[in-house]
Amino acid sequence: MLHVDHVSFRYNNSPVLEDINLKIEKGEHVSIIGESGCGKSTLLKIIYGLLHVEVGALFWNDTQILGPNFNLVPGEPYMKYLSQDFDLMPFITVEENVSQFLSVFEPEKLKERTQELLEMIELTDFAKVKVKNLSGGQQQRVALARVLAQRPEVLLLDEPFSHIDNFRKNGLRRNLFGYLKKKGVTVITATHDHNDMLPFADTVVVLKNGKVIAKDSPKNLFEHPKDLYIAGLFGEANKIPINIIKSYADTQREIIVYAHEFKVSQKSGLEVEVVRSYFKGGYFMIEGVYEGLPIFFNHETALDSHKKVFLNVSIETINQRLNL
Ligand SMILES: Nc1ncnc2c1ncn2[C@@H]1O[C@H](COP(=O)(O)OP(=O)(O)OP(=O)(O)O)[C@@H](O)[C@H]1O
Repeated sequence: MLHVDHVSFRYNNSPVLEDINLKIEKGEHVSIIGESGCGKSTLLKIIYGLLHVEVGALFWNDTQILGPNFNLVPGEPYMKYLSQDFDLMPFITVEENVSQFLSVFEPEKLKERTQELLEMIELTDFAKVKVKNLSGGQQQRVALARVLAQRPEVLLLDEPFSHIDNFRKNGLRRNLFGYLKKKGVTVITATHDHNDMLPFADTVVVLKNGKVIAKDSPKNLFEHPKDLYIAGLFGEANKIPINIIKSYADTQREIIVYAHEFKVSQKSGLEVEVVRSYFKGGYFMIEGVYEGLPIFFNHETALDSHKKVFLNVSIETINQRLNL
């Protein structure tokens, strides 16, 4: 188990992380999610032992992770950290980069394993190409294979798909996270893309201004977002007093409603005026307004500006949000 035990951290004078306390089981896949600058990369660097921690401590099983003031070479041998800069050897080929850490005493195994990793990153056709001649996204895929070749017990991934186009991203996510689960690798991924996390993570840790504000399964977090910050990590969301959606409700409480949870009716419901429609591919996101309150909802077609429509939210959704 990895234990981040009440860690606080500051660069110079500015506090970045405050009292982070996390327990991560062996083989667990944890996503650290939050807006840019909330401290995700800093937390990964601390776990890897790249930054010196003065407040709190970190442990892998019962061994303390001591950090740069105690280790000559930064980083722990059982962990690998894939940072935003890829740490590749530009003048050698893709397969040489990937196989560099494999044993040369078992040439058959080396070949097989290199092939397996190249297949996973879908770069077998580029095996003999020098890394310096690859695109940024291709280099990021090689960097992934290179850390995996080192068979880490704990893998720290900082925005692992940031340079990779959408066309490849989905397949690569499935390949990589499926592979890591099968091998029982403990994975901690920093991301702000919910697609990296919703289908794959066991646990999601939400950071805001350097503090953990939620820790839960992706499903629970999605279904019971306790504020707009958390809901906003998953998509467009609204915070709305219940009694404007259900006039009989005798509470002023506000609930989070995702844009996709509104149903449009021509007859009854919350009357909103359409401001603008945004094409989103398979649907339109409509910006509407109710007594000065902006409301975002989805609809199959664009709606004319100034048109009046009625919005409804199912009682199941309301109950789900009330039972936080
Ligand atoms: N070496 C540094 N020296 C001083 N401040 C730093 C340093 N590195 C990061 N920071 C600051 O610490 C805060 C957290 O940065 P960090 O890179 O951990 O955030 P992040 O959540 O990973 O952001 P992003 O999603 O944009 O990568 C930011 O305010 C950043 O400006």
